[in-house]
Amino acid sequence: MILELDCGNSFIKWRVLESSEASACAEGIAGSDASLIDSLVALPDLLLTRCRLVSVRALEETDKLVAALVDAFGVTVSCAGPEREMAGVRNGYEDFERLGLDRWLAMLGAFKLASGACLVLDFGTAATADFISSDGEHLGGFICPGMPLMRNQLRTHTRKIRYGDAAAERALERLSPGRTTVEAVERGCTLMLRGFVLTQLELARSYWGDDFTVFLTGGDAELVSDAAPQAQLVPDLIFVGLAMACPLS
Ligand SMILES: Nc1ncnc2c1ncn2[C@@H]1O[C@H](COP(=O)(O)OP(=O)(O)O)[C@@H](O)[C@H]1O
Ligand SMILES: CC(C)(COP(=O)(O)O)[C@@H](O)C(=O)NCCC(=O)O
Ligand SMILES: [K+]
Repeated sequence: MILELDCGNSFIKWRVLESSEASACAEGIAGSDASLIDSLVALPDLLLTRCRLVSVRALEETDKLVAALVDAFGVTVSCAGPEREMAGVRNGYEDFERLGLDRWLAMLGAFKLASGACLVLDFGTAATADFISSDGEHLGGFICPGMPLMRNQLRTHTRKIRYGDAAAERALERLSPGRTTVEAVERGCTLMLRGFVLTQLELARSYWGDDFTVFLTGGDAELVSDAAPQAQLVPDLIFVGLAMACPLS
């Protein structure tokens, strides 16, 4: 069995595959290394042989997680690393090693699925956009605060914006102007992200007309999907790229 991990700034997304070609037989989201290991240990009949992961965390943090996995399961762990070029996609950063590895893998996955120009939008801790032309050239991208960062900045830097998770979830049932603080903030931040989506779509259209595929991924992708009805919602896009970057043969 293969363990796949996508270590973002907020959460570790994980899944277990029977083999490289199979679909996931278990999956989840963990808030810490310890809770990841607890969830895995709780799986019946888990027999991990390999693990591949991508991390945007600090090297020491990633190393600590790898050591914990080796310790708990005795697996060999391969980590996706930066590349100038792979699977027909050319990294467009001036310094290719600085491009976030989650963005890179999502791009590899998107270009494979689209076989043409694509716009990749990822809504995690940060919101990111990346542009890949039909010949695989990465034109670059944009990074801005995602939903968790926007709401936390408001909570941290104001005196009177305080509310709980349950109220936040209820507030997003509609997007009409808010009549409570929680509604005003949650809906306001959601509209900011939708505005981001619309701007990226406009730019993509200016490059490629209508001849491009839009991919939405990340934990908050569904919040913005109305703004891009033509987009493909692919929650596991990073895992598609991870399998390409870390083949297990
Ligand atoms: N089932 C879920 N568990 C945890 N977070 C979720 C879930 N569904 C949506 N989210 C939201 O996804 C966001 C985090 O997205 P994610 O892609 O995991 O970020 P990152 O890769 O930066 O860790 C948070 O705003 C969180 O509220
Ligand atoms: C932009 C990101 C913070 C997004 O991380 P995430 O929201 O997925 O946790 C991450 O891809 C990153 O740390 N990138 C390095 C900087 C860059 O891509 O330019
Ligand atoms: K991510």
